[in-house]
Amino acid sequence: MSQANSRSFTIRVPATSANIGPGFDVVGLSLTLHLTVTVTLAPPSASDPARPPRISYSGEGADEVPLDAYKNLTTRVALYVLRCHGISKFPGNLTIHCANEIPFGRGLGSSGAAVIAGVLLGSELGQLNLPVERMLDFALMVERHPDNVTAALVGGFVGSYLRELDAAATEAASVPLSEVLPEYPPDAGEEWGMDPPQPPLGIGHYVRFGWSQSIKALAIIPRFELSTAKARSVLPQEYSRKDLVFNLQRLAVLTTALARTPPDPELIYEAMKDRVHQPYRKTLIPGLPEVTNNITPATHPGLLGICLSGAGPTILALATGGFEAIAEDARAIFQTHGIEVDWKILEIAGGSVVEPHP
Ligand SMILES: Nc1ncnc2c1ncn2[C@@H]1O[C@H](COP(=O)(O)OP(=O)(O)OP(=O)(O)O)[C@@H](O)[C@H]1O
Ligand SMILES: N[C@@H](CCO)C(=O)O
Repeated sequence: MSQANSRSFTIRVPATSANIGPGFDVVGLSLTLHLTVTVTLAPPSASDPARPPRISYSGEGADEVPLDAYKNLTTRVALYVLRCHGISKFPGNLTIHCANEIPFGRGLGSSGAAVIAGVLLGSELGQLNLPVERMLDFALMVERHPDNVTAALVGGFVGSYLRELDAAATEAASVPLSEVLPEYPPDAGEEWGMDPPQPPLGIGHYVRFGWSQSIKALAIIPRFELSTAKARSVLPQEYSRKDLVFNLQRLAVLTTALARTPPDPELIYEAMKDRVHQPYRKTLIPGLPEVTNNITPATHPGLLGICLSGAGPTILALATGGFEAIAEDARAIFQTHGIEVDWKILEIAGGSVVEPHP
């Protein structure tokens, strides 16, 4: 990489809501909250050519996010992308500021956004010009369900699947995260011993569904964090045919129903029900079944459907109006469980962008 000139650019990645009820690990929706990463790359200084990147952070998560480039998710992912292209270190004199609107651990795709920002950062720093499909491969080596990262990268209402890999590619894609993203720099004067695990080609595939412009997303955000790992640990390994068919039927209807104008509340409310993840997660999110069962299109005109956003605890209500009544009634239910919430009306966002500064 040429480091002769200074350059700076901004990466903007949207929040995402995964699952939308029945589409567990399949569908994602990009939303208008953003992680914005401003990057400045100056020529290495003569006095300290190897200085580590300087990271600063504002907004959501600022009090808990690591600012060490070998611990921060975004910079670790960027370094992984660089190492896979024969660049073993961050460039010297790299300064990064993250301004984040996406709350951590709430089911709004904060980690997916951090991973996509990292892939874009690596691609830009290495001037790699990676195509979208290859960027997705890198993201899927880190976050192994495609719903959030795909929607964050390409934007919109998106469905995705992971290609079935042959034995060698399965092994390449199944290495532990610690090997993909080591948390420490190599010792002084040394390089990392082993080549980083390269992502197999074409792991993820996606399609963008239509979306009726009349539909907005209301995010009702409880004031506590729930890690995706914990919310996945309560899910069973096996499901009954009845429950799988229940979800498949609804997902097939939902992906088209949300594209129709005017949207049909009766069809959508039922199509956003789920039996694969929400019933098991209610133990971690007190009030979840009451909110999804008691707030309906009949009681709340304007509501289309209501579900857990991603792994939770945020509730996603899709609606054409009546947002305040939906949010305040959800708030009242959560309050009976001692949980406070915030709420936001969001639009569907475009995909991630990298903007060079003039
Ligand atoms: N901008 C960021 N920079 C660095 N690390 C981040 C950033 N955003 C999220 N993370 C890391 O990801 C963790 C949250 O990830 P997790 O998968 O548990 O929840 P989520 O992505 O917010 O929710 P979901 O996957 O259900 O939508 C944070 O605790 C933090 O470690
Ligand atoms: N599909 C994922 C999204 C959270 O990242 C889940 O529900 O666990």
